[in-house]
Amino acid sequence: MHKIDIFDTTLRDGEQSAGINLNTAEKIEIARQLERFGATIIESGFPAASPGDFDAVQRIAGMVKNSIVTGLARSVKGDIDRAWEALKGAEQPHVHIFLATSPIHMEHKLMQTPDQVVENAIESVKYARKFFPLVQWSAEDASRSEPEFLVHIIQKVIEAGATTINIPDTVGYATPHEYGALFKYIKENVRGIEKVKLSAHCHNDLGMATANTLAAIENGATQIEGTINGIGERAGNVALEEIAVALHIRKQVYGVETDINLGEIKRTSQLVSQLTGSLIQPNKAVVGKNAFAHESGIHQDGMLKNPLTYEIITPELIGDASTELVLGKHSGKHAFKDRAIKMGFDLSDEKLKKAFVEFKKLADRKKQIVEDDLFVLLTDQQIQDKDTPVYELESVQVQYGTANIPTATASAKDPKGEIIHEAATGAGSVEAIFNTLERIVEGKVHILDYRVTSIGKGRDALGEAVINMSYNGETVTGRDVAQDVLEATAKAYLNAVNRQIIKEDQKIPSPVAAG
Ligand SMILES: CC(=O)SCCNC(=O)CCNC(=O)[C@H](O)C(C)(C)COP(=O)(O)OP(=O)(O)OC[C@H]1O[C@@H](n2cnc3c(N)ncnc32)[C@H](O)[C@@H]1OP(=O)(O)O
Ligand SMILES: CC(C)C(=O)C(=O)O
Ligand SMILES: [Mg+2]
Repeated sequence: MHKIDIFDTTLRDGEQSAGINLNTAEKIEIARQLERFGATIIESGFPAASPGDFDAVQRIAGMVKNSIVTGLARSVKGDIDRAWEALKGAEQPHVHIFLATSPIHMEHKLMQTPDQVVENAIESVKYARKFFPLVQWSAEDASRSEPEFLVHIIQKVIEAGATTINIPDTVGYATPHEYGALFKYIKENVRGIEKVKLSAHCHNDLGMATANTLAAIENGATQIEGTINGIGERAGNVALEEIAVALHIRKQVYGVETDINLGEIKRTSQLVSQLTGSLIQPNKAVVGKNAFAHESGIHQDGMLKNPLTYEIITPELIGDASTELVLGKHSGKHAFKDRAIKMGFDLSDEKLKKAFVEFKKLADRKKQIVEDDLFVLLTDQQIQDKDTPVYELESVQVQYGTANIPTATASAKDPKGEIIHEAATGAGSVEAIFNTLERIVEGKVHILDYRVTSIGKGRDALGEAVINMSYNGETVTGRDVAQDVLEATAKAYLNAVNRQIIKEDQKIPSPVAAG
C-alpha cells in the first residue's frame, strides 16, 4: 500500500468562500490544528494578495514544523518574490504557482497565446527554483484544457524544475470518468512524470468533487488537495475529511494510505466551522450533525441488534461522540424502550406501550423530542403505574382588567386528598396563578423558565405550557396542554411539582443524569 500526500488549502482556497475572512490569529489556530490533523502540506494563503495574508503565511511558515507550509503565487515575479519573503523561514520552503491553460482562460482572461503561456510558465518555474527547493505548478482549468497542450506545457515545466504538477478541475466541470482518464493520459504521455508528485484539485460545482478526487487516485494521483468541510470558492473544494475516511473505510478498493490522523477530524471540522462562521449542513458526510444519528424505527432496531447493520463509519473513528438514536415520529418501540431503560425507568410492558402511544402523538406535534419531553411522558406513566399521591387541579379562575390588579383563585386536591382553595394577586395573570399555586403546594418554588406555544393552527389551536422550576431545590420541568393557555399554565405548574414528588418517592433519576 503506498502513501499519498494531503495538501490542505482551507486557509487559501477555503478562505476564498464568499463571506469568509480569517484574521492572522484565526489562521494560526487553524494551521496548528491542521498540523495535528496530519496535513502533508498546508497552503496558508496568497502572500501577494494583502499585507494580512502575507503576515499570516510568514507566521505560519515560522511556526509549523510537521507539515510543509506553502503560499500561492501568480505566474509573475512580483508574486514569487513576495512568496519567498513570506516563506523563506519555513523548514522546507514550498511555493505554489498557477497559470491557466484552457482556451477560454488563455484568450479571455490572460489574453495570451498558448505559446506565451508556455514561455511564461517556464520562466516563472525557473525563477522560483532559484529560491524554493519545492515548486508546485498548477495548470488552472486543466479539465477544460486541450489534453495535448496540457501534456506539452507540463513537460516543459517539469524540465524547468517543477517538483509537483497539479491538474485542477477549477470549475468542477469534469466527470469522474473524464478526470481519471486525464490523469491516465498525462501519466502515459509526459516523460519523467513519475519523478514529480501528481496532484488532484477538485471543486464541487456539480457535486462530484469527492468522486473526481477518488478517480484521480485510482489513476495515479500521488497528492490530493482540498479543504476541511469542503469550504471554498462557489460550491467549494473537495472535503478532505470525506477523502480521508473513504480511503480508510474502502482501503481494499483504493489501496493507498495517508498520514491523516482520523481521530482529529471532528475537532478540526468544528474549529474551521466556528472560526469561519461557515455552518456545516446537518447531513454532510462524515462531519454533519446527523452523520451518526439514526431516526427511523427500523434502523434503530437494527442498530440496537448490531450497529454494523446501518453504520459503516463509527463516530469514534473521527473523534466524535457516540452514535445517536434520535427519537422522533419515525422511531419504533425497540428504540423507545432502550431509551426509557437508559433513563432509569422500569415500566411494565403495558405501561411502556401506553407511553409509546403518547410518545407517537407528541412526536406528530413536535419537530424535535428532547430528553425533558420523554421524561415528562415516562414519569406520567410511572405516576399511573405506582400510586404516589399528588396534587390535582380542580379549578382555576383569573380576574384581569387593565384597571384592576390581576387576581387568581384556584382549588386543588393535595396528596392527602383534601381540597385546598387559595387566591393571590400578581403583576399579570400568569404571576397571579403562580402565586396562588405556590400557596397550595407545600415547599419552595422558583420559576426558572416558562414558555407557551400553540399546537396546531387557527383560532382553536391548543396551548402548550412548559414550566421549568426549582422545587425544594431540585430542578424539574412540567408540561401540559389545554384549550386555554392559563389553564395549561396551572396544570403544567402542578405537573412539575408532582413530578418532583414522584421522583423523590420512587427514586426516579433526574433528566440531567439520564443517558
Ligand atoms: C483558481 C484560483 O483559485 S486562483 C486564485 C484566486 N485567488 C485570488 O484571486 C485571491 C487573491 N487575489 C488578489 O488579492 C488580487 O486578485 C491580486 C492581488 C492577486 C491581483 O490584484 P489586481 O492586480 O488588482 O488584479 P485583478 O485581481 O483585478 O486581476 C487579475 C490580474 O492577474 C492576471 N492573472 C490571473 N491569473 C494569473 C496568473 N496565474 N499569472 C499571471 N497573471 C495572472 C489577470 O489576467 C489580471 O491581469 P491584468 O490586470 O493584466 O488584466
Ligand atoms: C490555484 C488553483 C490551483 C486553484 O485553486 C484552482 O484551479 O482551483
Ligand atoms: Mg481551487
